[in-house]
Amino acid sequence: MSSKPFHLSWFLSRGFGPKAWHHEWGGTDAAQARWMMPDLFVDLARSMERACFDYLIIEDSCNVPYTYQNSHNAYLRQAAATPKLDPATLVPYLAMATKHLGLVPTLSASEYPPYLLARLVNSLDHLTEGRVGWNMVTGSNDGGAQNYGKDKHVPHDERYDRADEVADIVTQLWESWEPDAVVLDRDNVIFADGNKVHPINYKGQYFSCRGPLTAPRSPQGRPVLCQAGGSPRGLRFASRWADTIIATAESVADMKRQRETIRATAVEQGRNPDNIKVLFLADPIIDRDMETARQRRRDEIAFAEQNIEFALAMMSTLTGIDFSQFPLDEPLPPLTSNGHQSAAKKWVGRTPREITKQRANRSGLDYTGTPEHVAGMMEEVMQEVGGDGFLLTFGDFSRRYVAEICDGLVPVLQKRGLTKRGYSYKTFRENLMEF
Ligand SMILES: Cc1cc2nc3c(=O)[nH]c(=O)nc-3n(C[C@H](O)[C@H](O)[C@H](O)COP(=O)(O)O)c2cc1C
Repeated sequence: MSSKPFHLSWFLSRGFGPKAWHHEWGGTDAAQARWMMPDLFVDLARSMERACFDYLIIEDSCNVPYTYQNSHNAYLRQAAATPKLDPATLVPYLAMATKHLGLVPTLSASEYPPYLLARLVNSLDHLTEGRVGWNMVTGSNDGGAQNYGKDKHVPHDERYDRADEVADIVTQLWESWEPDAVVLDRDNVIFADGNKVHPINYKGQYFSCRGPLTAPRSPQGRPVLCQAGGSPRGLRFASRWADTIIATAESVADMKRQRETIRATAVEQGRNPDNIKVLFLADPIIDRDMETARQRRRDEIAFAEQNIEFALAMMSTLTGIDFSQFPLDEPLPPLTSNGHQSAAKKWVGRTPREITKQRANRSGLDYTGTPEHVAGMMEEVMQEVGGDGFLLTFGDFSRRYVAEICDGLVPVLQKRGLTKRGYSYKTFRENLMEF
């Protein structure tokens, strides 16, 4: 039996920031000093389009963290979660370099007022002719909230209650102009028909908004909604709104369970589960033979162990818990997090050192080997899980890594009929929903 095709996307871990800056193949000093220029990301987007990826998602967080050791020093020393430029500013550069690739900036529902967010994404959807999405996150640590006038973050589940309202307002605003509201009748001097443009008059518990939006409905109408919610409340939010859910899993059984839970929750909310594409993080290491690839993975794990401060600092900012307080080789006690609750839950009972090793192999599944080996593994995993694809990631990717994936691994996936060889439709949403 031939395998069902699956989707490919790319998670730009640590957002619009420096990449591979102290790693081999990271480029010249001059190129590294110009990390805030779009060049590397433009090259990535072009390569992804050559390999027919569905979308690139640009991570974001909006503070210089200080959770680890109550200081921002480790974060700045390691370029861990900082510095970062605004992901929305990168989108037009990537759009100009490509024709089909979906582009998904992260915009926090806890930071953006809904009208501003709706307007920004609608503008980007017009500018990209229907290729934009919104990664609808809710934020993770108090430092972020403190940049927006609060002492601490809103409690975890309430953040999702607020985000429900944000999503409701944003999607209503996107549809506040009927598709044929713009008449452009030059003879009778009518630009738009006022009867086809509607205030939304939204009054919720947290927000109110009159509407309509300042601009016509964009090519997708509703740009693609993307979410990653691991906790029960996060999952409910994601299943209600998202067209694509990005997930982490540590085993094939876990992937299968998560996808089934998401699909069942979507059905409970009256949605067709086939309209939610669940993509799982994977960080392949590809080389010409198995041993060379395995050695690269061993080197990466050894480096992560030596440089354990990086992992501890990242874990701290994700959860709001200072991991410098725990001995490295003792199992972690029960943890209470107002940040990424699903991550904190997974770490309980493991030692910080074990978690660091595991994070060096982020997917939990070891996608290491030749292109044939890794493609075969991806095929087997997807057959077992049932869909819908992978979200490739490597926080310190270089142009070499991009070529290994896009020009090494993907041609093998395509030859096996597992991923697409072209884009059938004009918009990101249509291409994502094709299968
Ligand atoms: C693949 C992936 C990408 C994510 N990207 C971001 C991001 O860019 N910014 C952010 O604040 N949170 C990001 N998150 C965090 C989620 O939006 C969510 O807050 C987190 O998974 C915790 O949710 P939970 O508390 O419901 O488990 C990401 C999570 C995953 C799994």
